[in-house]
Amino acid sequence: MTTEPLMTISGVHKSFGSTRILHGIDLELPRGSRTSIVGPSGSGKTTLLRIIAGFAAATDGRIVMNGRTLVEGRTSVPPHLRNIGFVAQDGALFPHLSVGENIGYAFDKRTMNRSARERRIAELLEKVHLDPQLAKRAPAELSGGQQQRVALARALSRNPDLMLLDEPFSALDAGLRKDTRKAVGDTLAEAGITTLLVTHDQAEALSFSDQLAVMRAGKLAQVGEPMHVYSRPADLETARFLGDAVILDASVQGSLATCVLGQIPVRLPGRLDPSHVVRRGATSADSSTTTAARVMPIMLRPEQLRLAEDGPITGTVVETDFFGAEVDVTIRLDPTPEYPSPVTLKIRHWNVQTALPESRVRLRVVGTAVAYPEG
Ligand SMILES: Nc1ncnc2c1ncn2[C@@H]1O[C@H](COP(=O)(O)OP(=O)(O)OP(=O)(O)O)[C@@H](O)[C@H]1O
Repeated sequence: MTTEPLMTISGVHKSFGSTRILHGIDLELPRGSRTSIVGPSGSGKTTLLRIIAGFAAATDGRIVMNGRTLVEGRTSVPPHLRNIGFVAQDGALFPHLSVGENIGYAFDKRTMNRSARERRIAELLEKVHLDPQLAKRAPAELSGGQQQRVALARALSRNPDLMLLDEPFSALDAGLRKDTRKAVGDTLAEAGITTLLVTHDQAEALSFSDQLAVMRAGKLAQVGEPMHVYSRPADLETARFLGDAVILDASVQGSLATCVLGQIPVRLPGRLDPSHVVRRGATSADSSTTTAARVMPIMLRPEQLRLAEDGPITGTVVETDFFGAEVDVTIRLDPTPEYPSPVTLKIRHWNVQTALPESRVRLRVVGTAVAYPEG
């Protein structure tokens, strides 16, 4: 594996009329990696994917794949000459063709005879973990998850350098969605194909990828390893978007925050550049946070607050929200002389019995918080 990325996207802008939709997107797709772009509806994810595929033109910017320039300003290589696969939200199979005909749609009949085509279709069906017998069926005779795998097999039939997935699991119900996502991810990993997934589902993005890009209002708010972006979001909006966040005001001096939960080690947010985030390390507190004490928000994930019999923080359970394996527990902290105003926060626990409403509980903080000097 070379260190040269498969694709480099630099300064991509897109406007529709006078409305600017993408504002200078920079992103590298490492060879063989899986990247997810996650962001709220309307943030510009699909627009970027369509520009990469060649279905839409950029207003400005550059996209290079394998050393070849695909987009340079408004000039672009047509989609069929890019060697990029695309799986859409609904699979977009041709309803009047059989599964096999869908998969073999792009085969060159001059160079592949019928039996070679049938062999290749069977091979592709096996690759996406489907029974080759399904080749004769009509798409409508398959489940939604099976149809998405056929769409993937069709996209794989051209041996693409890059696979684009545009919310391909969003029409599936929860269980099928998870299984299909895993099957698709495994297939692409086995084939070693660089993949870019667009989704508005945070959990899906975190679990699918090894590089996560958070898009907001046409800009990338942060790019990095999913675990880093989740635990060290670049700003409070990204923190809230990626999952539940406990945000408290704290007095921060150096790498220590003092707040209603006591003293907690803190570090600075991750930045846009992923290599920078990784190099900074997960544990070291940043001496640059501040030397004089300053009040600023700090962020913890709910799972960093644990019920513990000998925990130093005391409170009363106000509400529990049961989700099966997990329970969200809302706790009102006991006022102290330093923090006389009532503070209520939500933690995540696994045992509903030990956190019934009105129970007295003790808490402890695990790990490091992120401090936001800019607020
Ligand atoms: N052809 C078009 N003409 C004008 N505006 C468009 C066009 N296509 C998209 N837009 C606008 O661009 C913005 C970004 O749309 P886009 O589909 O890229 O967002 P998204 O993040 O993929 O959203 P979703 O998750 O809902 O699919 C939206 O405000 C949309 O209305």
